[in-house]
Amino acid sequence: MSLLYQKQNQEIRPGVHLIQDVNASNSPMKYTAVKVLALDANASYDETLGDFEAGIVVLAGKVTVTADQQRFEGIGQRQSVFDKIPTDSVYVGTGLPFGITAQTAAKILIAYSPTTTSFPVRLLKGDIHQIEHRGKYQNKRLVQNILPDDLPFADKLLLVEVYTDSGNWSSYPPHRHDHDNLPTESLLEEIYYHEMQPKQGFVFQRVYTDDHSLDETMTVQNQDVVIVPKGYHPVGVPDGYDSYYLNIMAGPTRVWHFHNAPEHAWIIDRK
Ligand SMILES: O=C[C@H](O)[C@@H](O)[C@H](O)CC(=O)O
Repeated sequence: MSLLYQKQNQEIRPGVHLIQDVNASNSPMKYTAVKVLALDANASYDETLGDFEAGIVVLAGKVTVTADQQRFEGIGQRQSVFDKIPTDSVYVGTGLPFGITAQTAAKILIAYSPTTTSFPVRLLKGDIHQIEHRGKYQNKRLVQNILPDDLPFADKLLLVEVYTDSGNWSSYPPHRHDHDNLPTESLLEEIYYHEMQPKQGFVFQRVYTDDHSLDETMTVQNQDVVIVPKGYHPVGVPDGYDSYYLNIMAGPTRVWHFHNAPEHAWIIDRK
C-alpha cells in the first residue's frame, strides 16, 4: 500500500483543476478525505456534502464561498502559502451544499470527515489562528492552527498548517496518535498536503509503526499528499528548500493527544 499520492491536474469543470482527490475509494482512510482544487479566476465549483462535514481552506487567492444561505465574499489572505499569513477557511456541516467562486486564481483545500452530527456553517478567519513556534536546534517549525481541538466548531475535523524551513525537521521527534487510549493518546488518522518552495524541491517523510509492519520512507514533491493511517510520521526538509504542509486529522474523539517515540523523546529535552 503506497501512502503517497502524487499531484494530478485534471480539469473537472471549466477552469476547475483537480490536484488531489484522496478518499475511501482510493485509500484505507476511514475518518479523513481531501480534495485540492486550482480555480482559474471567475471559475466556480460546487458540491453537496453527504454524511460528511467539510473544512474549506483558501490556500491561496481570493474566493467567495456560499453555504446554507450564508455568503462569505472575498475570503483568503495570501497569494501563496509561503506568504505565511494565516488564511481564511469555512466550515460546512454535514449534508449541506456549498459553492466556491474564485475572484482571483485560487487554490482550495477541502478536508472531509464522515459524520451525521450537524455543526453550524462558520467562517474561520485567519486572524483567529493560534500561532505556535515549536522546536529548537534543527527541528524548528511554525504552526498555524486553523481548527484545533480547543475550538468546538466541528464534530471530527482538526486542521493545522505547518511551515518547516530549510534544513529542519518537523513532526519530529517522531510521534504517533493511533491508539484510542485517552487521555494518554488519541486515535487520529492524518493526511498531509505538501508544498515546497522553490517548487522543484522535495522532502522525505517516513511513516512507520513500532513493530515496523508499516515502514515507508517517501520522497514527497510539491502538491503531493501523504496519508498516515497509523504510525510515526516525521518530515525532513533538505537544505535550500522550505516546506509547507496542511494536516487534516480526525478519529473517534476530536482531541489531539500524541505519543512520542520513546527512543527519540530525548530530542525534546535538549537544553
Ligand atoms: O500530529 C500532528 C502532525 O504530525 C503535525 O501537525 C505536527 O504536530 C507538526 C509539528 O509539531 O511539527
